[in-house]
Amino acid sequence: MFGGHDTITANICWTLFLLGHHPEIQEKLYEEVHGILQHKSTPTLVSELSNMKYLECVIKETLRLYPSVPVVSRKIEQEITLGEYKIPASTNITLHIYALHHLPETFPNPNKFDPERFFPENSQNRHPYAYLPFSAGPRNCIGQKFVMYEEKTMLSSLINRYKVTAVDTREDIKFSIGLVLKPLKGIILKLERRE
Ligand code: HEM
Repeated sequence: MFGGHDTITANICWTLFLLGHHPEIQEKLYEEVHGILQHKSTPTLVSELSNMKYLECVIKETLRLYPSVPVVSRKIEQEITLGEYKIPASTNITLHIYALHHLPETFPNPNKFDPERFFPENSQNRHPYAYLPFSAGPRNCIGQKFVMYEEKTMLSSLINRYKVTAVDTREDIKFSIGLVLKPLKGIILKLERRE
């Protein structure tokens, strides 16, 4: 349940929340999605999903700001040196993905929601481990390609039909402490049907 359900649900909620605060980004996304789907209620072809390039950047940027899995843990097998620190073998460590995604040296103005950070020209020189919503190495997320298909299907169907407005501010939202980064008291959104 944690792997395939809560993570995706959380990210879809955070994405709608951020779009609800950024009408200009939502409009740009609507133009892309509507250009592809026209009056279809939902995508039915993989090619339609593959063409939703801006939506992919929106999802990635949401996973940067609100990574569904904010920390991962590992047991170190061999002693390693990190800068001036020596970490002995058998140490349990926690990698803070949320903090990693908010480093201003990698993501200037880190709290700003800016999907263009993930345009190829803006991300090609980024360190491969600077952005880790799906972790890395041999135990990374096996569902990450599926995530994009499922989220694009769900979000494009919604954005093509509804205009979303967020009621709470970003500052109002408190996180619930758990394996998945969720809003403590949910998120209230207003949906208006597009003509
Ligand atoms: C937004 C959605 C998702 C996010 C952010 C996410 C993130 C992650 C992360 C960070 C890990 C590594 C955990 C660790 O290193 O301790 C992981 C592992 C895993 N994920 Fe996902 N995940 C998502 C959706 C999914 C889906 C849809 C599936 C299945 C269809 C899935 C299946 C798994 C499995 C089986 C593992 C364990 C892999 C292993 O230990 O070898 N995840 N996920």
